Amino acid sequence: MIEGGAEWLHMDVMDGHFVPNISMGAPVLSCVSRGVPGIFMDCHMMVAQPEKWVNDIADAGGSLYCFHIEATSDAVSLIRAIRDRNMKAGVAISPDTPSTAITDEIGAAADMLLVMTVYPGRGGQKFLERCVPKVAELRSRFPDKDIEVDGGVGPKTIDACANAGSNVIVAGTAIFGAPSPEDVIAQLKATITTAQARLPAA
Ligand SMILES: O=C(CO)[C@@H](O)[C@H](O)COP(=O)(O)O
Repeated sequence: MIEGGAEWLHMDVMDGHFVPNISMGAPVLSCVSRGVPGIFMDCHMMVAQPEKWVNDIADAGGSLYCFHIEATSDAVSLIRAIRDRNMKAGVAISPDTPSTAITDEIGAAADMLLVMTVYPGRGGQKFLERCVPKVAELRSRFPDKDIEVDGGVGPKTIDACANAGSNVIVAGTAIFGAPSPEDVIAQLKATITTAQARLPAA
């Protein structure tokens, strides 16, 4: 995990593009940042024009700005703009986008690559197994990058993600719907740690 444990928080930022009438943005992030000083906010930008929000998210305390490659025509310039605001840069792909959309140039410039295993929008969707080979393909091209998987990840699907080379897991329903969230977190972490130890050194 990038920053480890409860210090790291995945925030879904939305402008109504993926899920009509639902938006969450910088004001919420500012509250979290003030309430939990030092928290690492991994901001998943499910927005139509990711270029528009870099300054707002940086000012709100965002630590990592992860945009969808489908939503921009110049990913490398956007990564530069994110870095200029002292945030890490992430690049996300939706289920129907091939991993090759993340070119060697884009992948090398980014800090984190996010493979969505559900359609961007709502929690509680079914894990799309067919997206897993994209994780393996990205891991083979980018051995030293953080590779995040998001959507439908839990005790039943973590093995596939971990074995494909993901080292950053987003889990909502599996944790918040569990009788013992701590146990689920511990299991997900242990599975990733074990699989990472098996990977050849980057
Ligand atoms: O961004 C998304 C969905 O768009 C995810 O962050 C989900 O919200 C994770 O929830 P679960 O799939 O784990 O319930």
